[in-house]
Amino acid sequence: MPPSRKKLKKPLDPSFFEPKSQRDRRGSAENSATARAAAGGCSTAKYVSEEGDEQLDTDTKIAILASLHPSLSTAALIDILLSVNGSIEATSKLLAAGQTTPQARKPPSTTNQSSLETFISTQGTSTTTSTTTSTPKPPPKGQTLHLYTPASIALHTPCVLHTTFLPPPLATTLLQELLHESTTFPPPGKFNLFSRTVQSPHRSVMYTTTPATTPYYYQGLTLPPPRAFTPSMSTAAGLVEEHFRTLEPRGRITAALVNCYAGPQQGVGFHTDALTYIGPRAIICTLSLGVTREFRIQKQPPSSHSLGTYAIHLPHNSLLVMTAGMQENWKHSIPLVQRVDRHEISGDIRIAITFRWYRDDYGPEVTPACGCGGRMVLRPVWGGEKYFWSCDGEYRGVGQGCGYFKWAVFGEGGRPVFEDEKGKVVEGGDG
Ligand SMILES: O=C(O)CCC(=O)C(=O)O
Ligand SMILES: [Fe+2]
Repeated sequence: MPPSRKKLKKPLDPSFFEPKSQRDRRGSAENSATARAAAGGCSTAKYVSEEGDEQLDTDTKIAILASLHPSLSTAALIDILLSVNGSIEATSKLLAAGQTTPQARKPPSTTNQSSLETFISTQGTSTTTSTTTSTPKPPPKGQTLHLYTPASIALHTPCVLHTTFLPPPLATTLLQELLHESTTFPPPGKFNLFSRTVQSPHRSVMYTTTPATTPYYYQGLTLPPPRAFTPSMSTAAGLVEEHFRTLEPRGRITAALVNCYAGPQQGVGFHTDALTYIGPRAIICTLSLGVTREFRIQKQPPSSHSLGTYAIHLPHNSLLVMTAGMQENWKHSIPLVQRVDRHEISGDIRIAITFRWYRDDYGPEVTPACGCGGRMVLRPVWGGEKYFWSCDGEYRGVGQGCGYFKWAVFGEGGRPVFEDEKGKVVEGGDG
């Protein structure tokens, strides 16, 4: 077993692990600020006539309606807007006539699930009294709340959605390029990318900007060498990086796991993304291409009072940002469904590029091996109050590994602090 930890030479960065309550408050403020920015800013929104409605995305419509009807919650506005097929004028007429609940319900896009409007109505709550600033109630256990717009996603979840993220011709080229690439992806089930309890009936391949000198490991397995970003992926990664750096100024996009879901019966079960190469409180940006699929999230840890699920609908050319702390607090999945709406280019296929910052200071050549020659994985205690390094033996099978466990210590900017074999404190390389 590695020797016990000596006193740290460098002070830890106090802001990196500020109290969770403060982080949560700041996080939700950031989220709603992002949502407001994405919506074009409610206070500057102008009413646009009916002819212009079709050109506006739903988020902009919500922003306009919010400026016209500031007393109503975003959820209520979406609800009514959906019930009149997205017409601002019709929504305003209904509201002027005193109607604050939808006239008719739009059927949910998939079976066995409750849509936003049915969820709100089954709650028996008035949609007229809550304000946009209050955090809405989570869905109860057994129910799924469907979210379609950036505003409602930011309101309810730690995710931020950007629609039409890439210039559309680039999104088309990238989709075509990756559809071609995906024909060479290893078949589903050849190796389990996620934990043993997770089904991964889909294909995925890791890409990095610079070739790895040491293999990457995942859940006890040595991954195939990562591939180089394709030309369009590099262009897209540049645009994602620009956005990423507004959230994490030191960050770069250095890796991407490309997932291919060939049809409605492919998906991935509930999991969190491993922190081993991305560090704590990592931000992950997923670009969706091809058919729209649901991305489901569930707050952790599960308890007897466990809550329901949120389903975020991810259309072609949308960027979903899983914000800092999400991997520590929420699980996510792409559920199998009965049917999907075919996409004009990809048919029933969805490609998801999950762009990540694989940090140099968490690289496979820097993070330590443990006593049994296995790798150590970085895992959070739910909530992210603490993290620990442990031997990945448990992923290799019962009785495997050396059981190494050590609480993680972090320096400036979340840089990992380790000890070498002689017990000397060492920090990971430049992030
Ligand atoms: O397909 C997606 O949007 C999510 C994929 C995912 O969870 C992952 O790559 O870890
Ligand atoms: Fe994931």
